[in-house]
Amino acid sequence: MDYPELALHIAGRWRTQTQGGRRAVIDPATEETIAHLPLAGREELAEAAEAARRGFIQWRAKSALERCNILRAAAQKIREQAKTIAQVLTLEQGKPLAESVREVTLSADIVDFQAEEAKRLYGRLVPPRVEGILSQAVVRRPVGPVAAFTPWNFPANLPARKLASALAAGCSVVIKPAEETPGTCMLLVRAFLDAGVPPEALNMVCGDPAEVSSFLIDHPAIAKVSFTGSVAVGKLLGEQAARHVKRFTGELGGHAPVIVCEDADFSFALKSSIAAKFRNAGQVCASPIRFYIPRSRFGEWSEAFVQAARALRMGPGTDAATQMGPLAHARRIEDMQRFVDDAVERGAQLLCGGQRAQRPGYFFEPTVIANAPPDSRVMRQEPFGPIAVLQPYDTLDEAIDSANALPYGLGAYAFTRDLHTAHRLGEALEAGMVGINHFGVSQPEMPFGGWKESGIGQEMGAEGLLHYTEVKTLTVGVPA
Ligand SMILES: NC(=O)c1ccc[n+]([C@@H]2O[C@H](COP(=O)([O-])OP(=O)(O)OC[C@H]3O[C@@H](n4cnc5c(N)ncnc54)[C@H](O)[C@@H]3O)[C@@H](O)[C@H]2O)c1
Ligand SMILES: O=S(=O)(O)c1ccc(CO)cc1
Repeated sequence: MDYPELALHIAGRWRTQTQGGRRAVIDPATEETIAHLPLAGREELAEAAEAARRGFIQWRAKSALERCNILRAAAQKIREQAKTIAQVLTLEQGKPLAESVREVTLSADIVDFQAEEAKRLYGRLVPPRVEGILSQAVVRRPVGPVAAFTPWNFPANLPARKLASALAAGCSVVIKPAEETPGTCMLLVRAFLDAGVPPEALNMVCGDPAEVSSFLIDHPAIAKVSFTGSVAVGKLLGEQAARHVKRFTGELGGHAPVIVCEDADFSFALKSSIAAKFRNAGQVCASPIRFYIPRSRFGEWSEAFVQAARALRMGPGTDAATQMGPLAHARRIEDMQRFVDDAVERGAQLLCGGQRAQRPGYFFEPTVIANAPPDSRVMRQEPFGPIAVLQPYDTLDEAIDSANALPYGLGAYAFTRDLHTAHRLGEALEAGMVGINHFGVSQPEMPFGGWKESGIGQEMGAEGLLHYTEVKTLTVGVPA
């Protein structure tokens, strides 16, 4: 499989030679270097931000229909190249190739949806309260150049969410993908540019994440910051944006509970749970983490869950038989081990896995922990990896309280066959996305965002576009 020569897109030019040096991009399935990524220096970051200022003026001047047509052409290009882009994604990130192909085609769908929404960015006319007013309108206008920061777990989907909404609204962008997975984003950026987005309106930079984000957020050309990543970093970037009163969207971490009710179809719930838990090796912000199981059926559930976890085929994403790939980088392995050791030291039972796999690559065994005390790290922080925690409960009220106990609220799930219980849980679970009897809460047409510390704002759906706009009250009086 081929991996492309990496370049940054700054002020209308692709650049392979940059002032910030370069870093290796590693295949997480083999630990081998597959490419070198040029890194931007401060002057190049300034060039990108200034270009975004000029690009914004050109791009916002286009009609909504023109923007829609260009973005739909970009979506088509992404779809046509889906296999190639997916291969790059799997090489740099590790997930199974079939998952990468799905991610890339879904990214094209996200771009299509936001492109169409550009034509529906309606305002409204409000009857004036005084005489002599011809029109009193509420309209939405693009917020301005956006600095967008995306992580490595969905190298196509997450840049697509930000690029699609920002560009559809008429904003220009400087995007910084994760340095671990820059190739996929580079191919997406190329598709947008080839489709007709003005070259200065779309910039891609990489570098030291903290230095790049700090520089861009402080730069006067940047009007809005959009970040996906950890709660801790989200708080830092949000604070920095707030100091300039710049707009901020944060898609941060979660710690999703799953309540399996006494009346649930256990075999369906279990099969869906295993697929959702270990997809992308658990590196999904809305991934299920805490499974609350009725005490009377805890043994049965634990046994079947462990059996299914042990049966998962781990391997490189390029192998068609692989069900779970490696973690994205070496630090994740160390972090998984800390989560497991801490839980066991505090009295939890390790039912399976719990260690790095004995093979090259950043593989960590599918891990199941039971009865983790509430103060264990795995019950308080997002493991962001292939670790499931099984907890017994006695009453549904108790399960709901436990599910809502953390300061996060991204995804939450439940399984029941009773319609009343489904509605009750749908209301009671405190999360931006609640899935009853299914885990598919991330869809191009639906808003995706967190409650509590899990984030601020939403991406995708009609709401996604609105976060890239400002509201203007526009009153036109009768000329004197
Ligand atoms: N919400 C998500 O989709 C998501 C994705 C990836 C990681 N994470 C969270 O991050 C945690 C750790 O991941 P990691 O080991 O890669 O750690 P990390 O904090 O170094 O990196 C996480 C992501 O944030 C970016 N980042 C880090 N510091 C930044 C800064 N100051 N400015 C801009 N971007 C910055 C990184 O480039 C990376 O893409 C995970 O446990 C998980 O909770 C969340
Ligand atoms: O693959 S998706 O289900 O659409 C998905 C879910 C969550 C995230 C954010 O981590 C990205 C994509």
